[in-house]
Amino acid sequence: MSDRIKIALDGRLGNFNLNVDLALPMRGISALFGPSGCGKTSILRSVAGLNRIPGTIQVGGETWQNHTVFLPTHRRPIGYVFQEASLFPHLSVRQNLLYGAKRTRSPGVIRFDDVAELLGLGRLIDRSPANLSGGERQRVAIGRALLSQPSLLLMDEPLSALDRQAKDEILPYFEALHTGLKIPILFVTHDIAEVERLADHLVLLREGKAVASGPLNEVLSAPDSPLFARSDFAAVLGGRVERIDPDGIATVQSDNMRLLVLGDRLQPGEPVRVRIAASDVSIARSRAADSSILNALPVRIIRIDDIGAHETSLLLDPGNGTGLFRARISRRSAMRLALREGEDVIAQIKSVSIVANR
Ligand SMILES: Nc1ncnc2c1ncn2[C@@H]1O[C@H](COP(=O)(O)OP(=O)(O)OP(=O)(O)O)[C@@H](O)[C@H]1O
Repeated sequence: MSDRIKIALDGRLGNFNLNVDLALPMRGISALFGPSGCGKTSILRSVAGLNRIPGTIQVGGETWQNHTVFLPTHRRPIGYVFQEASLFPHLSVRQNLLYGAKRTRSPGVIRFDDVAELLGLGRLIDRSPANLSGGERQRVAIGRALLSQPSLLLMDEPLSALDRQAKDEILPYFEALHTGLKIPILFVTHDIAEVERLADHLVLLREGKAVASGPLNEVLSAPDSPLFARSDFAAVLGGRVERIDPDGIATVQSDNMRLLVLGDRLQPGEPVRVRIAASDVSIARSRAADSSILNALPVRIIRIDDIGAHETSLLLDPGNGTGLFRARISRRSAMRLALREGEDVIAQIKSVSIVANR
């Protein structure tokens, strides 16, 4: 059985041309990211069988669409979660969840109690949707989608209708879904913070085409990534907490570097995801003996890109070509230090944050 989701589409929707050939993993969260109108929703709707664009769609070795086959939506084992949860107002949370379970003919691998626990629904189970917050309603909608026993969960901007606080509340449940369930998720978003926190695999879309597709940091920090010019650009690396010192500083081992972070709420051995914002990284020719900066790492400059007239982005390699991150410095600083590609320098990282525990 194939361990891939293949989405190869080439055709038009009105005046819009969609032309993608994606191979996505059958596990974890794959984010479809790009500006409004680039085709994110059109891809999701095609996977659901709601758009009919010529091409091939295969999920885990099963063909949902090719030149002879086109499974109707009700025969595709998907769960679909939209921006706004559309729950049945006259049914309780439990009945809404069970509605998802009733609609499936496949044997239940995903159990009601597990879903309720994973999404923290126990306390809400007898309530009416009218008495739930936006984030709670969205959790119920996800639970309902899961109980239909999908092989693939499609989520179209499921967080965008929530305010900051509701988003912060619901994000840990998404992380729990990620670790607690084996179902792959296709996740549409135009919020880079959601990508940093949730995505394992990232597809960058522009005008109906995929400009990059791959593991999260490989795409974020690819030398030709179009993202580096963003003022909020950050690298996101997987790591593991090695130890926590009595003063609260944790050592995180990531790829080939050790990073020091504030370790509140971390446990030794725990997997984490760390974020290094390019604007928090500065460059020195030698290690400063009298600096407050905890993370000063030897790196090689592998690429220098100008951003506008006054700033420069440096792509930095801390070792053997993995765990790349960037520094964003002024053009004046780059000139003063006479920085060149291929040179070894010290990267001073003012702050490293933990974006997710996994
Ligand atoms: N059924 C359709 N008929 C004609 N044009 C369509 C159809 N569906 C989508 N489009 C057009 O295709 C383009 C891509 O739309 P899509 O909704 O996939 O973008 P998106 O990346 O999801 O955008 P957003 O982030 O704003 O939701 C848009 O220009 C849209 O108007």
